[in-house]
Amino acid sequence: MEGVDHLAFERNKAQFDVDEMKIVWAGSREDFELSDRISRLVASDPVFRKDDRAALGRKELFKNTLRKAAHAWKRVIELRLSGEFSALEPEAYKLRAFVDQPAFTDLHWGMFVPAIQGQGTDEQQQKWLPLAYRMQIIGCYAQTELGHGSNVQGLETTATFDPKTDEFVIHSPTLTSSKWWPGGLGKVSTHAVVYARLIIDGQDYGVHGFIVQLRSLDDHLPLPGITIGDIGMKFGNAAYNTMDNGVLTFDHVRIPRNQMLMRVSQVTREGKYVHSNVPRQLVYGTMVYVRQKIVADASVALSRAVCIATRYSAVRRQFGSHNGGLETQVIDYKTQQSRLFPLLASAYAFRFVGEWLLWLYTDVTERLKAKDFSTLPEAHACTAGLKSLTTTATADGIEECRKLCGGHGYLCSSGLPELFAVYVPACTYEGDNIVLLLQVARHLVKTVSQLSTGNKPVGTTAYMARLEQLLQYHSDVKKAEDWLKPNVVLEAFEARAARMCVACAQNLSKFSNPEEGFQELAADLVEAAVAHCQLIVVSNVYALSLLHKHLGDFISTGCIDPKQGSLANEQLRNLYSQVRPNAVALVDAYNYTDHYLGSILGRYDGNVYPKLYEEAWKDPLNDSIVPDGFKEYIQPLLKQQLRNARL
Ligand SMILES: CCCCCCCCCC/C=C\CCCC(=O)SCCNC(=O)CCNC(=O)[C@H](O)C(C)(C)COP(=O)(O)OP(=O)(O)OC[C@H]1O[C@@H](n2cnc3c(N)ncnc32)[C@H](O)[C@@H]1OP(=O)(O)O
Ligand SMILES: Cc1cc2nc3c(=O)[nH]c(=O)nc-3n(C[C@H](O)[C@H](O)[C@H](O)COP(=O)(O)OP(=O)(O)OC[C@H]3O[C@@H](n4cnc5c(N)ncnc54)[C@H](O)[C@@H]3O)c2cc1C
Repeated sequence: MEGVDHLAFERNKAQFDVDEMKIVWAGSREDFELSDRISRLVASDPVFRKDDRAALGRKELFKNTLRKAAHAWKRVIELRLSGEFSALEPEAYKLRAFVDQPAFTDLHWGMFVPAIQGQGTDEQQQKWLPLAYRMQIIGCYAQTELGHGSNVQGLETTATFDPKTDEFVIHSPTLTSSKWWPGGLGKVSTHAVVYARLIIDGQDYGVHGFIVQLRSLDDHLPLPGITIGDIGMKFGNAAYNTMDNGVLTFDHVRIPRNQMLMRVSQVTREGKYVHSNVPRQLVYGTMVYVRQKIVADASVALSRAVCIATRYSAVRRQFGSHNGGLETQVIDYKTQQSRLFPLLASAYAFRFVGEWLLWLYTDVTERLKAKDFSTLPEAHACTAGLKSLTTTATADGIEECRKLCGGHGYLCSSGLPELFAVYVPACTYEGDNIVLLLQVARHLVKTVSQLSTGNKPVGTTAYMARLEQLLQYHSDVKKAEDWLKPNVVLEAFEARAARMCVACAQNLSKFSNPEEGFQELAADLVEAAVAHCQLIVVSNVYALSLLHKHLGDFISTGCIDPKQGSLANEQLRNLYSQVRPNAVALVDAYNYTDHYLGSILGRYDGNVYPKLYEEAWKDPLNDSIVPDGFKEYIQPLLKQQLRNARL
C-alpha cells in the first residue's frame, strides 16, 4: 500500500533518538542539513534518474553519464553550491556523491587537480589550476600501463629532455608501456598528468609527473603522435562502465620543459637535474590523498548495502508460522544477525575511522608545508593499510548483504549487484590491497627492528613500546561481560598484533638476504599487517565479531585461551539481541533517500512485494508478450516436436 510505513513497528522499537544519531553519522548538524538538502535536490531532479540504468547499452549509458556530469556542473554553478568556483567544496562533493554515477569528473577533481596542487610549483599551479577549476581543460591521472600498475618504478613511458628545443619528448617505447586504465582518458580528457621515466643525457632519473595535452580544445581530436581509446567493457552491466577507462600511446610527443611537475625535483634549462630537499615519495602524494578518500567512502558503500539488507530482513518472513499466524521475520534468526550485525557495526566503525584518517591526513599535509616529513611513513602506512582493510571488508560485506537478501538480492532492482560491481574494483585501484598490506608490513617490521636501537614508536605503532608487557600478556577474561570492557578488547588486539609482528621479524632475521625473507614470508606478513590495521578500527561489537572470526590468531599467539574465546562468542550473542530492536533505526540514521539507495528491497516504507511485482513489468523483455525471435527460433522447434510426436 502506497503511503503506509510497513516498517513502523520496527521503528517504534528503537531505544535511541534516531534524529540525534543522524547527526552523529553526518558528523555535525551542519553536515547533516547539507547532505539532507542535496540528497533531496538530486532525488527530485529527473536528469539524475537512475532506475533505468541497468538496461542501457554502453553508448547510451556513457552519453547519459556525460549528460549527468554536465547537468551536475550546471547545478553547482546555478545554485552557487560552493563559495569558490570548484567542485572540491563539500557541497559540490556531496552533489557528486548523491548523483551516484562514476564519471570522468571524479578523476579530474579527485586526481588531476590534486596532482597539480601537490606536485606543481606555485607558477605551475597559477597557470593550470584556474583552467582546471573552470573545467576549461579536463584532466585525468595517467600512471598505470599495460605491463605495470603496482610496480610504479617499473613504468616504461619515457620523457627525454631535448636541450636544443627545451622540451621533453614523451614516448611509449613498447606495447606494454601503453597507458592503460586511467579513468576519463578514453573519450573525454583533454589533458593528463602522465607518469614517465625522466631521461636526461641518457641517464634515467626515475618516474616523474608531466602535464600533457592529449586532445584539441577545438574539435576534441587527439593531437599528433597520440593514439587514444577506451579499453572496453568492465565487470557488471552499468556499474563502472559509465567510466571511459582508456588506453594511450605516445609517438615522440613534444611538451615544453615547464610541463614537468617540478615541486619535488626540477630540470633546468641547461638540462641539470635538481632534487629539492624533500623525500622522493612525495611524487606518490596524490595516491595517499585518494586512499584517504577511499577509506572515507567505504562506510558509505557498506552502509548502503547494510541498509538494504536490514530493512529487507525485517520485511521478509520465512518459516515458523503457528496456527496460520505470521511467519518469522528473517532478521530474528540468529544466523542472519551474526552475518548482518557485524556489517552494520563495521559501517559505523569505518565511518569513524574515516574521520580519524582525514584528521591524520590533514595533520601530515600541514607538517609537509612546514617541511616536517617525520610523519610521512605513518601516513603512508595508515592510508595504505586502512584502504586495503576497509575496501576488502566492504566488497565482501556488499556480497554478504546480497546473500542475506536471498534470491531477490540477485535482482538488479535490489540495487546490490550494481553496488557490488561498481565497488569491487576499489580492492584493486589506487593500489592492489595485498601490495598495500605489504607496505604496511614493511613499516611494522622496520618499527620492531628499530626498538632495539631505542627508537620510540609513535602514532598507531605506539603500542609496540610496551612490547615486553604485550609478549607476557594473557587475557584475564573470566565471564562473558568482561568482553564488554573496551580496554580488555583493545589489549587482546594489541597483544595479537604485536606477537604476529614480532614472530615475522624473528623469522625474517633467519634469512641472510632480508628481501628474500620478505618474499618467502609474505603471506604471514600480510596477516600481521591485517592484525595491525584491525587494531586501528576496533570497537565493541565489531571487535568481538573480529575476535571470533580470527580466534585462531588469538589462541595460537597465546593471548586468550579457548574458554575465553567461547565467552567472547557468548557475549556476541548477547550484543546481537541488544542490537536487534534498534537495527532498522540504526540504518535509518544514515538518512539515505530511496533515490540514493536505488533498491526496492531497501525502500524506506518497506513496501517491497507490490513494488517488486510492478518493477518486473517494466523490463524491456516484457514490452511484448511474445518475444522477438519466437518465429525464427522457438516456433520451428515446437513444430518439429509436434511432427516427431505425430511420427
Ligand atoms: C568531486 C571530487 C571527487 C573526488 C573523488 C576522489 C576519489 C576518486 C576515486 C576514483 C576511482 C578510481 C581511481 C583509481 C586511480 C588509480 O588507480 S591511480 C594508480 C594507482 N596506483 C597505485 O596505487 C600503484 C601502487 N603502487 C605503489 O604505490 C608503489 O609502487 C609501491 C608503494 C607499492 C612501491 O613503491 P616503490 O617506490 O617501489 O617503493 P618501495 O621501494 O616499496 O618503498 C620505498 C619507500 O617509499 C615509501 N613509500 C611508498 N609509497 C609511499 C607513499 N605513497 N607515501 C610515502 N611513502 C611511500 C615506502 O614505505 C618505502 O619507505 P622506506 O624506504 O621503507 O622508508
Ligand atoms: C576500475 C579501475 C580504475 C582505474 N583507474 C586508474 C586511473 O585513473 N589511473 C591509473 O593510473 N590507474 C588506474 N587503474 C589501475 C590500478 O591502479 C591498477 O590496476 C592497480 O594499481 C593494480 O595494479 P596491476 O593492475 O598492475 O595489478 P598487478 O600488480 O598486476 O596485480 C596482479 C596480482 O599480483 C599480485 N601482486 C603484484 N605485486 C605483488 C607483490 N609485490 N607481492 C605479492 N603480490 C603481488 C597482486 O596482489 C594481484 O593479485 C584503475 C584500475 C581499475 C580496475
